[in-house]
Amino acid sequence: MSVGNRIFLQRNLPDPKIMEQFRNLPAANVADTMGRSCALCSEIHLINRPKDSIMVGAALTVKARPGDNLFIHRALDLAGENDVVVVSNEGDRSQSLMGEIMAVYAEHTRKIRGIVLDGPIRDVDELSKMEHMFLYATGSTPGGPYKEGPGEINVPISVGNIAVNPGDIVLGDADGVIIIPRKDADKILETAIPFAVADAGKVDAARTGKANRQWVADTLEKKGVEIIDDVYHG
Ligand SMILES: O=C([O-])CC(=O)C(=O)O
Repeated sequence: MSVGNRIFLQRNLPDPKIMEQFRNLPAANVADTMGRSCALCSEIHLINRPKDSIMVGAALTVKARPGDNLFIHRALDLAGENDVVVVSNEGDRSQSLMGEIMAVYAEHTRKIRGIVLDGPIRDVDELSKMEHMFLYATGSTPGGPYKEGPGEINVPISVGNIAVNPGDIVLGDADGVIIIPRKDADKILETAIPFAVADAGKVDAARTGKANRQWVADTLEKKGVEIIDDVYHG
């Protein structure tokens, strides 16, 4: 077996019924129920404004050689409408990993739900107009990718400081992307649904003047913060 240079065609996939239920949950709400430690770094941001507001799919992982997209090209041939292709690129920002040809193929021929790149893209003007597929990337550069490999598909990777396993649930919206471990997804859902309802209630209270702010004073007091009713004398 060629570790570092191999493609697994199979993944353990999440339960479609569980995936479906994440479709109405903002990523921020779910992240708050996961210890707030499941979100990819903020550099990886949404490039376009798809018609849907929430992306949910099963991770098809790609471990790309930095600045090289040979294995990403292959991943696009393997992914489908319930998949999000998630690409690790070891932090390289020098070469774009994808442009209009690949993105149009992914969106229109393969109907892939989303692509999350730990690196830049090119043809950003066109890609930002895509309506169906979600595209996350770190920025843009005209410099194109190499096509040499090596690389891996459907192995555990690290993207934006977060571990991603093939078949994990990838949840994204305008805020960014979180990774929901496949095996914990049902438990996370149980907590996230009532959390989202409570959060919506807090927004409503904030709008209608009914917000309860007592917790701020209570927390500051608990932390021993000195409250001084005077100006700062420098
Ligand atoms: O060179 C590549 O493989 C990427 C590219 O520019 C495109 O997809 O348009």
